[in-house]
Amino acid sequence: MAAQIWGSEKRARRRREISAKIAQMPELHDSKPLPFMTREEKIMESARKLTILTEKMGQIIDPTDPAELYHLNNEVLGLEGNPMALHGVMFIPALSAQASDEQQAKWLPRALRREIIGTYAQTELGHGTNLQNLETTATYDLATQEFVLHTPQITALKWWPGNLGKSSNYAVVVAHMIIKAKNYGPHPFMVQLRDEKTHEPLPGITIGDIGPKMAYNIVDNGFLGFNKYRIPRTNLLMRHTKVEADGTYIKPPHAKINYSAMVHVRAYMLTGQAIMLASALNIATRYSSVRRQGQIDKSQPEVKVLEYQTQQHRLFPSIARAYAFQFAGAETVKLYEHVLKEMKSGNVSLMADLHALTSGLKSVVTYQTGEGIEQARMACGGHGYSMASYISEIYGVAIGGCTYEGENMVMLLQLARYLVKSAALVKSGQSSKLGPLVAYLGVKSEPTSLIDRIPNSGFTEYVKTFQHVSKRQTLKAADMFFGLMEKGEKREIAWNKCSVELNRASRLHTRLFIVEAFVRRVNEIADIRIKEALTDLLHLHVNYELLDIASYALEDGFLSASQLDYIRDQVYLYLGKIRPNAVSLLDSWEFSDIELRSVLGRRDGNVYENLFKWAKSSPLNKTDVLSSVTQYLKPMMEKARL
Ligand SMILES: CCCCC/C=C\C/C=C\C/C=C\C/C=C\CCCC(=O)SCCNC(=O)CCNC(=O)[C@H](O)C(C)(C)COP(=O)(O)OP(=O)(O)OC[C@H]1O[C@@H](n2cnc3c(N)ncnc32)[C@H](O)[C@@H]1OP(=O)(O)O
Ligand SMILES: Cc1cc2nc3c(=O)[nH]c(=O)nc-3n(C[C@H](O)[C@H](O)[C@H](O)COP(=O)(O)OP(=O)(O)OC[C@H]3O[C@@H](n4cnc5c(N)ncnc54)[C@H](O)[C@@H]3O)c2cc1C
Repeated sequence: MAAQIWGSEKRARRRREISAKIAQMPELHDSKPLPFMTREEKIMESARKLTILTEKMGQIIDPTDPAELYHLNNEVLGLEGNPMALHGVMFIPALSAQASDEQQAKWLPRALRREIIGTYAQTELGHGTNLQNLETTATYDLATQEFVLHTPQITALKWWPGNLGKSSNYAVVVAHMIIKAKNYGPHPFMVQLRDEKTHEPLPGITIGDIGPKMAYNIVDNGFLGFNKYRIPRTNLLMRHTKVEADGTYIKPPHAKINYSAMVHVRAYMLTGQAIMLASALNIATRYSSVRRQGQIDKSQPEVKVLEYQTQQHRLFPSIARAYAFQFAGAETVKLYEHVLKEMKSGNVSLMADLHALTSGLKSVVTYQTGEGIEQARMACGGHGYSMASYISEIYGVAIGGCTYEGENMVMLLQLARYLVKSAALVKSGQSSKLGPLVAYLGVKSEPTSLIDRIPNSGFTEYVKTFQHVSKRQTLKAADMFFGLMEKGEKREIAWNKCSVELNRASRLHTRLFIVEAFVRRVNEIADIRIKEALTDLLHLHVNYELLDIASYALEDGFLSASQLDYIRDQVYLYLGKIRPNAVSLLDSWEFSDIELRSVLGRRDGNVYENLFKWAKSSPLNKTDVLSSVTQYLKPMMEKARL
């Protein structure tokens, strides 16, 4: 199963080997539990481990393999981030995709050797989503052939970029490019921020940390201001766009090609989210098979809480989602790598499809991951609320994904643009022009769903039902939009008035893609035992998801009430079938105890003893009487006794 999850036998084996090596290297382990550290201590601890990794990485992993790097990162540095988180996730990808060959030769080897640390500085205090209204300017000075970076007012301060505050000495900075008083819109520039020897900010640069956040606090998200700060013309990333010495602007082959670093993260973060969901579920499911509370049959002993149907219903559909996200994520990364290769050589024809797909997936996956992690936390009862479970930290980090890399509602609306265009093709009889991901919009469906009507139809009737629902909502929302415009409403106003319905279409389309990715994967599996276990999980997935969106299928009578009862029964049937495999389905992800960082989710199940040990190690327990008591509470009580 690990081979299915991680993509191949070899990958699964490599993960095990890497975990085993790390287990033997105490210098790479947390020196004490992270929840007992202050933010400064965590940052220090992370930097300590990071420098050891830079020295020894080659002995543990193949540093050119992103999957091995990611695993090493999760085990050693953990999900709360590290001082170079954005260096690998955005700085290097931005340089790789947007710098010219000559620029890459100058900067990439230095970045890869970690001679310099970089980040991606785009978002500002006043604007994150609406890139067209960013306020930082890069004005071309023809006389010196330099760009002058400037922060005209407080809202133009860069705000949020990871590792910008304290760790990075370089950044890819996005600024509006102005040449001879003409604004060419946001463009990426390579900018040195700090002196390479002293790490002091360079003159003209104001920089710092934005303060503690809901989670992800090892990362120093930062602010940055420029006071007429000059950089050479050749620091504009010039793979696709060029500015010649005389100020001549050569435009890129696609207007949004400079957005590729964002698409990179959107594509890769899906499996990152799947890992966080599976981690939280692993903790909760292991604990649920240790925790005994109450009886189902009063004549019998107390049961493991995992025997309760409500507990299964809380956890198992999310187990199915974690697998589904992992499989959909693997497909998306493959597509991204393909499009990136094409894009580098100037073929931009698939960019729109990739943008639409990743925008939808990013939104649905992060939202459902957050939901699933929070349910996992509550499924642990009181101990879920303790940092000893570590689930609240996983939640805090994962939920950030709903916001970063494009706020979810906004990204759903980006997919909706693509769906509305596709709907227009269908309506004008040009269905043959539809891309493969939306081809179903042009296919006529049966009058009613055939779920439970055709024996042995596998998952086909489920997929058709998802397709019907998604198609109907897309066409309905598009009709509403076109209708408002026909009535004379301005395009943008009409769009806003339909945007809730449009986003519903985007979610349904994305959920269909996720179901189909799961089905595609299960169909490919040769090993009969693995196929059987995943088929059970897929049954749970299609029935649970369909029940969740049933109102869309009921409103036009595509599904009947009796079919809905069948679907509900199937959910309960498969909850029971999955119960014996539940812990194994999560243990198959092979997270080590080092990586999970959870007292509650330990592999050995020795929960109570270790919780007591953990509590005793709390800094508050170093002394029996705290100074808060001697200074305030004791005098208060004494005064009251007088
Ligand atoms: C195994 C290896 C693993 C490796 C590890 C990797 C990942 C690890 C996982 C987790 C990550 C962990 C840590 C990272 C943590 C944090 C990082 C966060 C970093 C950031 O947080 S970094 C800032 C991100 N900040 C945004 O995310 C801003 C969102 N805001 C936008 O993105 C734009 O503002 C938008 C798109 C809303 C509007 O932009 P706009 O105003 O310019 O355009 P407009 O709406 O007018 O659209 C005109 C036409 O452009 C098309 N279009 C747009 N974008 C396109 C694209 N990319 N490609 C192709 N076409 C595109 C449209 O589809 C439309 O097409 P049409 O007209 O045909 O419909
Ligand atoms: C943990 C974390 C890490 C980050 N790392 C980086 C980084 O490394 N580099 C970087 O540059 N940035 C980074 N960011 C910033 C992040 O990319 C932005 O916060 C994000 O893009 C959302 O933009 P915003 O904050 O402007 O939200 P806003 O756009 O102000 O969102 C507020 C509300 O307005 C709604 N809204 C906005 N526009 C529309 C619209 N057109 N239609 C409908 N509704 C709309 C949203 O849906 C939301 O409900 C990070 C953020 C976080 C939380």
